[in-house]
Amino acid sequence: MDTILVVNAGSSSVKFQIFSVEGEGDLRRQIKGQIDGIGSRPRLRASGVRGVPLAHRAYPIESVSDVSAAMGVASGWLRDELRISPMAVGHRVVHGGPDFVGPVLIDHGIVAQLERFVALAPLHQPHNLALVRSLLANFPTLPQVACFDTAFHRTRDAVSDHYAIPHQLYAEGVRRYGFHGLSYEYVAKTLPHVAPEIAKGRVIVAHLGSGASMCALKGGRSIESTMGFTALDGLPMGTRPGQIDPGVVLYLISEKGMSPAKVQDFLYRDSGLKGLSGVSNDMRELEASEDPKVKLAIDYFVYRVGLHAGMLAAALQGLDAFVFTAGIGENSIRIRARIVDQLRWLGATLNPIGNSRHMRLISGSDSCIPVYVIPTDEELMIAQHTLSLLLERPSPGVRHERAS
Ligand SMILES: Nc1ncnc2c1ncn2[C@@H]1O[C@H](COP(=O)(O)OP(=O)(O)O)[C@@H](O)[C@H]1O
Ligand SMILES: CC(=O)OP(=O)(O)O
Ligand SMILES: [Mg+2]
Repeated sequence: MDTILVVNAGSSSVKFQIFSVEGEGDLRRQIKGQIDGIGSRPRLRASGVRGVPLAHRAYPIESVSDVSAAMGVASGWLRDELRISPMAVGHRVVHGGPDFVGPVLIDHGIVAQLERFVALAPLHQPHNLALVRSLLANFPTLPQVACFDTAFHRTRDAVSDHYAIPHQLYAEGVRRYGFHGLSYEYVAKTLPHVAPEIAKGRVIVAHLGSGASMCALKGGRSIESTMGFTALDGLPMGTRPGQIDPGVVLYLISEKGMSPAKVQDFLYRDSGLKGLSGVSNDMRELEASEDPKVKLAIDYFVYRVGLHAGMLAAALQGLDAFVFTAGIGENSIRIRARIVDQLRWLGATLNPIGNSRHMRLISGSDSCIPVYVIPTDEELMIAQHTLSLLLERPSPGVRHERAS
């Protein structure tokens, strides 16, 4: 059976899926798995066709202390226990810079070009490329495809992707990129199946995970999003602060004597929900805590999501729907309820029962805007792009019936 392996290294998780290629090039999901809770409670969970459990293992935090260790555990399990040998591998590569506007077949030259963006995505790009290099070395004939978080946002207008700095820097690539593009692409391609009446309208998608951002879709196209030059900007996240006055960075360097490397670590690993709560980066642990600092961290998260939703509604000049996705967006009943409450000025109301049951539509019958929960599937997007590139054909829309 021809299979495609897809690897998605996030900031607190490593997700992987294996798809078989059937018939005229249809994808059928065979295995779906992830190691999540990296840095808090590492767990490997995997299931087979029709959700049959294949693995559910907890690991000591010290044995899966970072994404690199998690990738080692996941690839070891796939290689040694499942003995998979895919015909191709699709990778999520977080930063494609100004030049990569779509999926690309990887070779050493592409890797060298992508190395240039490690400094712009230090939490992700090194792990994305480490696996690529390892496979290039050990399986030089194995086709590998890079699919970029940034590509989906490359359709935006100039006014949306500039900073107010001299053009020379823009020309060098200092611009607002936007991330989670594979997730937003999946949601944009899913909306015609889920909510055809608003699929081409003005939609805000909230990808709330350990990495968190929001995107304004108009006609299924990204016109604005909260992350920028790097995945530090915008919303507060598990370990990242989101939008922060650059004067704070200057203060840390000039008044606190921190080196650029220390500041980078501080902003990528020790800020956000973790920094503000002093307890955890993981919303599950925060929701279980009574600590007053945790309450502030959650209040701050909800408040800033509401503020950025207002900004994106302004970019859209109105709003036809709001969509939750990713770890917190798909799973946290309380956070969704609090964020919908922040959108009441837009006429949004919640159906508490639908929310508590994680239904697809969670807004009230009197809501001016429908509020959806659409589980994302970055890995399916990557598999489709990978197959399309291998077959040299345009990437299709999301076909739900095939990927079981
Ligand atoms: N049941 C849940 N309730 C609340 N938050 C959850 C739940 N499950 C996952 N999360 C949150 O989702 C985050 C992971 O989001 P996800 O998008 O899967 O990962 P990543 O950001 O690493 O790509 C976790 O850090 C956790 O805070
Ligand atoms: C770009 C980003 O923050 O990705 P993730 O949410 O997977 O950490
Ligand atoms: Mg992610």
